[in-house]
Amino acid sequence: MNNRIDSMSNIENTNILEVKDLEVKIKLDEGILTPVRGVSFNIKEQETLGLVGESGCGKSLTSKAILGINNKNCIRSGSVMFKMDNRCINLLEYKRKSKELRKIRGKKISMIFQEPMTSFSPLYTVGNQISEAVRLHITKNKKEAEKISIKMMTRVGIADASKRFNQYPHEFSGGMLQRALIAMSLVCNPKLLIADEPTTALDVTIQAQILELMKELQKEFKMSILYITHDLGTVAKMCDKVAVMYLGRIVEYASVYEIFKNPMHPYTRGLIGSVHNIGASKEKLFSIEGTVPLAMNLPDRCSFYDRCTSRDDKKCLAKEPCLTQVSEDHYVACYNIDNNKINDINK
Ligand SMILES: Nc1ncnc2c1ncn2[C@@H]1O[C@H](COP(=O)(O)OP(=O)(O)OP(=O)(O)O)[C@@H](O)[C@H]1O
Repeated sequence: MNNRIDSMSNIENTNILEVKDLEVKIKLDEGILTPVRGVSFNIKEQETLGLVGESGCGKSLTSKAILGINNKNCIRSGSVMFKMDNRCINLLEYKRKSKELRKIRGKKISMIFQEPMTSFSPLYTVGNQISEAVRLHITKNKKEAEKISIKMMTRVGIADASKRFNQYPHEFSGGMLQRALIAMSLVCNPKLLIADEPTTALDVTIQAQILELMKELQKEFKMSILYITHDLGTVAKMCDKVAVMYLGRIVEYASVYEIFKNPMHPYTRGLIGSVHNIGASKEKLFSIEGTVPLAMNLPDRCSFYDRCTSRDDKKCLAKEPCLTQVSEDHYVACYNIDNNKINDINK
């Protein structure tokens, strides 16, 4: 059986992406690192899912694994079902450099990275790099590709786009270059945009404008977004659902409303606390003690144990908790969630 192309029945009707048990292993001289350990989530059409967590918890490797753009030493397993053209394919079944994946990248699924300066080559004009995607996926005609690119550059708010088309990346400001990067990602009208910390390198006012622009374009192009960030503040603005990631696993998964109203995992509560408490305490800013450990030779116990303020030695040291459903759209991987809180939600 060809398990690359499956019938639509393998993916829920409104989902555009279904990631199941995604694992990424990296062979190092010291041993095998498993920075992504059985991640599962779905994204519906036109929905935005936020993938949130501190630096090093595996967000970028998860998104790169979806598109097959990890380093060569990363071994991926699990499944990534993507719906396109009335069929459903498992992206993990294709080789990284396969013709099929190249057709999907940039055309059906696009990605924006946090640092626009490293996404553009300094050697070519910005316009040349935007229209390259058009020439690859839409038309071979250079003039027509230029016209489509300039239209998109204008749409993302780049004034005097025909002139800007012939300029080099160093002639753009950070915010303008991020707009150009958005133009490059959306010029082929993808169905899914993976935005990895798209505004981290920008100052706060420009950040707000770029996020607003992404939301407008999402509506216009009827696109879904996987929004990767460590910043819960922007999640509230951008996302419909949130998956909180810790040490390569999703520890809480819920609607954005639920995450902020009823955060259940101590890690999620810590992340929210570190946003909400800014300015509230006169003594010191709230932070979660410690850092994300390395995902190598992990003992079978709760991976958040060492940093958790509500740990229970008997339960938490025995086994790593699974993601468990606590209400219709809320899943948590923790033994110590407050049962009263669950009853409240389920009422
Ligand atoms: N090619 C690699 N070789 C070795 N370790 C790697 C490699 N790529 C990532 N890692 C490690 O895997 C872990 C997860 O990395 P990843 O980049 O996915 O984290 P992240 O959550 O996206 O963090 P950030 O927000 O800082 O990008 C980190 O500990 C990182 O150092």
